[in-house]
Amino acid sequence: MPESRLLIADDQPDVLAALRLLLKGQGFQLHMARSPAEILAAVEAHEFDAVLMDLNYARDTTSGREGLDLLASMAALDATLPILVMTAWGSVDGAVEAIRRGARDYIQKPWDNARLLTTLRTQIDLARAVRRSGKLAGENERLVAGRELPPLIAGSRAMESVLRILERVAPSDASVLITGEHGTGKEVVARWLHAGSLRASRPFIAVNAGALGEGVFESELFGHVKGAFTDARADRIGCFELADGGTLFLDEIANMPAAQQAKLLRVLQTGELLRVGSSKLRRVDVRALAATNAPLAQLTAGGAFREDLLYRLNTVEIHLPPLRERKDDILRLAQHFLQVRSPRYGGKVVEFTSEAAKALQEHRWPGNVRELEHVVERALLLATGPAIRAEDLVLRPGGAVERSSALEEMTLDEAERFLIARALARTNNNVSEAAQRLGLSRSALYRRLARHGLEP
Ligand SMILES: Nc1ncnc2c1ncn2[C@@H]1O[C@H](COP(=O)(O)OP(=O)(O)OP(=O)(O)O)[C@@H](O)[C@H]1O
Repeated sequence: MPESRLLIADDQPDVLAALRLLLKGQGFQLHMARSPAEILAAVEAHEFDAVLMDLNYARDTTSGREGLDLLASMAALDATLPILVMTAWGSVDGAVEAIRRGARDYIQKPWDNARLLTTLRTQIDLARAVRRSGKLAGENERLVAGRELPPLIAGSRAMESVLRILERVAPSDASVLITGEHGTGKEVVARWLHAGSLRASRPFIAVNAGALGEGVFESELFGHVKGAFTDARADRIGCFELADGGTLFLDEIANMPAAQQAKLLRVLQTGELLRVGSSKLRRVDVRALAATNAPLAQLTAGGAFREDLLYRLNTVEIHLPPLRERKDDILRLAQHFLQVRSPRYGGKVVEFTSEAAKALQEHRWPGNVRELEHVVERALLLATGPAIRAEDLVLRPGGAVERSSALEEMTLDEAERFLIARALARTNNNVSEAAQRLGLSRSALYRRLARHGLEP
């Protein structure tokens, strides 16, 4: 592990001295700053893995304004730089405000040495993963054309080989078969493969190939012309043509019936298709990515999946290990989901207690990353203080948390808050649309938002 470059900033020399003593010999290369101006100059001149800074500087010692204003300037210089703020004991408001403005976490003075080190390391790991991801995306930035790439958090040993293959095969035109249990991130990986390819500026089209009934399969994938069947009132472009020049992600391929497999194979082999009801051959140039959570090798042995189609699809295979086999990533992912989701629930919850962290580590996660995402979101709702406690996680030994039963255990008030937050999340914070989904008027929704302390 290379040394982490850390900027520590405080206007009190004794604080800097104490930090230096603590961090020396812990794998950090330290830089110091004593004023906001020095902090900015340092961030401009060097690349850091993290900044640990006090919020109060001599000119304005109590409100923390100077430190707060600095956060925006620093984020403008480097949005991926993790900033941890130090606040005086009891001034949680300042810390919450700092986190709203982009700080990743906060440390209260006097600090607890062990917690400070863990917090720092977690944030540094997290930022490294994000930056590594960003690099891959950055290479294609001009081409990505504004499409937002979901974060791919992968700092564990078990994910190293995944990242390696991903970086290697993304730019090639190879078809990739992505395997792994439900919720392990197969679609995220598919999006990264696309973003890292020369096709990144072209469309990425995802289709659940295993869920298309006999009647719609062809029309969905290859399109149809007006009048092809009773409901075909207009021409329709299928997924293959939509993905022309880009990438087609075929999810759940193991569930495809034999007849559909044959049709898919033909188009993949020839690059030509017929819209339903048309006799005009159309050429498409599509990179196929496919995903399955079923052991395809066994299926082909049993005859349920065509071997020739499998060979077409799995020039390269990427296997995503279940979350229980990448325990090192559990907390990283949990912290990430906490950071992303917390603002929707008022932004007051900023960390996990150590018992909660332990419970997360020990759970078996049968629903993998998706389950973890749900558990964190639910815990955010149940948490009453700044930290998520073990009991807020409601982990059932071995079992996934069912959304419906989670609702059943809530009070009416909790359920209302949950459903409102959920509607906002699903509509990208569009209040009108969320109100409509909830069957409320806009003003009724605003009243409830205020009552529950939620922010759109
Ligand atoms: N490494 C990761 N970093 C961050 N978020 C992740 C990661 N892996 C998965 N997620 C998130 O977890 C959720 C499930 O991921 P995704 O849909 O890619 O899984 P999947 O394997 O395709 O699931 P399924 O088999 O059920 O279709 C998504 O919200 C995704 O953004």
